[in-house]
Amino acid sequence: MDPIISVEGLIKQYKDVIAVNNVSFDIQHGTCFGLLGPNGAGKTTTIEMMEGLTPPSKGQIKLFSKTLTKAALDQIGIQFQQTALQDFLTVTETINLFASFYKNTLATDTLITMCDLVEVKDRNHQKLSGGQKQRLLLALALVNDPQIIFLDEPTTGLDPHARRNFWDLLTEIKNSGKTIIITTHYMDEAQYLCDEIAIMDRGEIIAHNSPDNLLQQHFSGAIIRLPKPNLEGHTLPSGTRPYGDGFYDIDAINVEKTITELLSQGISLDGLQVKSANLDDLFIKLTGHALTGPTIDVKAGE
Ligand SMILES: Nc1ncnc2c1ncn2[C@@H]1O[C@H](COP(=O)(O)OP(=O)(O)OP(=O)(O)O)[C@@H](O)[C@H]1O
Repeated sequence: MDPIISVEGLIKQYKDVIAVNNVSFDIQHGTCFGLLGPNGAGKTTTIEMMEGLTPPSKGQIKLFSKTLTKAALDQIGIQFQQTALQDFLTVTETINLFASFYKNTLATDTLITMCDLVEVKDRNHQKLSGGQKQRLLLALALVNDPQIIFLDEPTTGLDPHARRNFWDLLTEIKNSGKTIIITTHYMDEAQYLCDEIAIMDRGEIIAHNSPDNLLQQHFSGAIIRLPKPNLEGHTLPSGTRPYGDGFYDIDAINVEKTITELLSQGISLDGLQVKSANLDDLFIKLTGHALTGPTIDVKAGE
């Protein structure tokens, strides 16, 4: 089957900033595709081009195997963060208002049930919690029963419980056959939701695959994390990189052997942690800097 979205050689240049630099990928029907990366990586610009909101400087985007047409764009739903909602309307009235803009729509009751808004359906939308507001914005994105849904950092600012609920909701929506494109800073979110991810940094895609495949490609075995002072004055084992300001991570194919080697060099194991790699670790390994926070140096031996 042809991909539902195909992006090739996409470039977006603002005056002196190349926001997106030669990005290409395909997205398959019924999958969740994640664009990940730190602030300014180019995620929003990339999805705004796919949504037809920002024209590319170069490159090609195909939805349903066709270049962006009005008919194709009618089949997408966008969850806007800053949607200006009409004051004093209830949740139900807000959905009805949005539905009036489209010819083909899902029933308001269906959307309310689907997005877990039954308890607040008669509440003024300005009185919703953060999680409820996100679910309303998702319902609005689903109003025209789109095949493709775009979400730009939908869980930023939500508490862990609300984030988890939102993930479950997105999983149900994906299982109903829709294709989801999501941008996020949160690697755990991507790992939970996405079938495929593209990690962006400084406008470029630096890795693209399923989360599991990416982890298998870049890590074999476990990570041993030690406080930095433990390694001061010692030659750093190969496969060592800083983790934040206070730790070193060592890739260990064989944990027992690596620990024996550390001990034989007189390195203290106080505060040692052994963990399996996640996408945060992958991002640091690929870029040398954390997803958020200050840049850190990855060169071992310095
Ligand atoms: N309209 C614009 N004019 C000039 N530069 C822009 C414009 N929009 C985005 N940029 C720049 O393009 C780069 C990518 O921005 P973009 O918003 O796509 O990143 P992002 O990965 O979505 O970041 P965030 O997670 O903070 O939303 C940044 O350097 C940004 O300042």
